[in-house]
Amino acid sequence: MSAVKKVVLTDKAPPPIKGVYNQAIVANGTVYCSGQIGTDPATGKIVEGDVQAHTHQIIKNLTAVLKAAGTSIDNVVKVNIFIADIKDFKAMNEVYMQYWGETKPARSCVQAQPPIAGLPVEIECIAVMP
Ligand SMILES: CC(=[NH2+])C(=O)[O-]
Repeated sequence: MSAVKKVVLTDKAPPPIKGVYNQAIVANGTVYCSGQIGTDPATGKIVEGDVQAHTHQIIKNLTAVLKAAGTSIDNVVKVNIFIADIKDFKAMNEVYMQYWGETKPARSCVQAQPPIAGLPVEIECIAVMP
């Protein structure tokens, strides 16, 4: 157990798949959130629907992890997005834009298949403490 790294774990977000990572790690006042996929923690199932349904669920999951870490979506400074099909870029952005105010985080978005076949998107982020 590291004194520098604090593990974040909440049942308000999906548990880490196969226990091979943590939902987030806090180190030196920065919160490093693992990539979230569109799993609903209430059911343990991946949400049905398109990239927009997944994006909503993912940002809800990240919001829960950030809250458990002691911060919030307003304090996100960087977002990385992995989108299976770049044709979904516009639809994903329509949902994404609903969650941040005027000062949007820095962001990267690349086309890449998330680790479970058929998943349209995975999103990770980095936040600071308030
Ligand atoms: C889903 C995820 N964050 C992973 O690393 O497999």
